[in-house]
Amino acid sequence: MAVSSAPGKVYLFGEHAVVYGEPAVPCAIEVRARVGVEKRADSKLRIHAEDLSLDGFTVEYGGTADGPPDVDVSESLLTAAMGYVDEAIEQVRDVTGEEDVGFDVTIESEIPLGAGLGSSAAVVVAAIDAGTREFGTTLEIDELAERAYQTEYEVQGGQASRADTFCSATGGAVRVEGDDCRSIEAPDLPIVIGFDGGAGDTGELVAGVRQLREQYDFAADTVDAIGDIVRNGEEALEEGDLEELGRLMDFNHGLLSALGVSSRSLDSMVWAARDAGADGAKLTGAGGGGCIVALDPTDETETALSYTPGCADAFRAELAETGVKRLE
Ligand SMILES: Nc1ncnc2c1ncn2[C@@H]1O[C@H](COP(=O)(O)OP(=O)(O)O)[C@@H](O)[C@H]1O
Ligand SMILES: C[C@@](O)(CCOP(=O)(O)O)CC(=O)O
Ligand SMILES: [Mg+2]
Repeated sequence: MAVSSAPGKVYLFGEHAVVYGEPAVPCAIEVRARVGVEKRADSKLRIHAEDLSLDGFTVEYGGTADGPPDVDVSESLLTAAMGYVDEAIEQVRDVTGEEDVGFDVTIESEIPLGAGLGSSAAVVVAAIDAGTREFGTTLEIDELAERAYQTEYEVQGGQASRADTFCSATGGAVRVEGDDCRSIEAPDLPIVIGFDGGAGDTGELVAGVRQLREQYDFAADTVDAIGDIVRNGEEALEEGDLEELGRLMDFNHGLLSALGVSSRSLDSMVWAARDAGADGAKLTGAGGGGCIVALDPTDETETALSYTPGCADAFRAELAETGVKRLE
């Protein structure tokens, strides 16, 4: 069996606009998904997802062509467990040429699902890495990131950027603009996360922004304006200017709200952080529900969030210097 882990991330700037070629700056954080892959004697795919329901569950089936497997969990959980993992396994087959081999895949993750912390990218990066290593092939990080991107692109119906997957594969802070992906220097940022306990549907939210952008000039201008904020943000990051970074994150959140991807609980958490004296706060990832990211070197924001109605969890996150980790 081969086991790999990969980190989640927050977007300091640029989600959604990155889908249309604007730059974005995500930053990997120390919450990880760990995926074990072992080849089987038969051609079945068995997915054991520890964290998809209270006690986790296991599905075993002959592949998507077989139709949905017969297990006692909701269809949305099943689709959730299978979509990204199925596609990641396709990538493993493509790399190794092993068309007919079955796999046991075990997923354990500390990353809340659909909450903007990049659980999908982390699961896909770790699954492709472990799956290929199970056959003795260790992919270069760039190829791993590219294949993980292809996986997200397929599952999200042709709408994805390289930001999440590149960040999860390489770790640290990265800058992504179209297919230009690079690591950048970042100071040790005082990142605080607020989580409303909910989730958003990435595919649906991305489709909503696309439609708005086609229908209204203001929305196309908003996407361009997010690009400007990201460019300013890169300068502030280089200078280690926390106050300016925070101000720009506030602007970025306002523009994401204008594009319709915030929510009442995300807005409440953003305002609680600002009121507590955070340098800035914004939603992270696709939105609709899930997490906000704030910058605050003091304990005030974390404390304020823990008393905010609608906030289910508040915690400090460390930058993950390392992306994929090859564990076994
Ligand atoms: N622990 C896990 N086990 C299996 N699949 C997972 C796990 N974590 C995430 N996923 C997959 O990723 C999807 C969530 O991805 P997405 O909507 O992009 O949100 P995010 O990447 O922000 O968490 C889940 O619906 C599921 O398909
Ligand atoms: C909205 C988007 O920019 C980021 C989505 O991030 P997440 O899956 O919600 O963590 C989509 C993408 O870049 O593929
Ligand atoms: Mg995702």
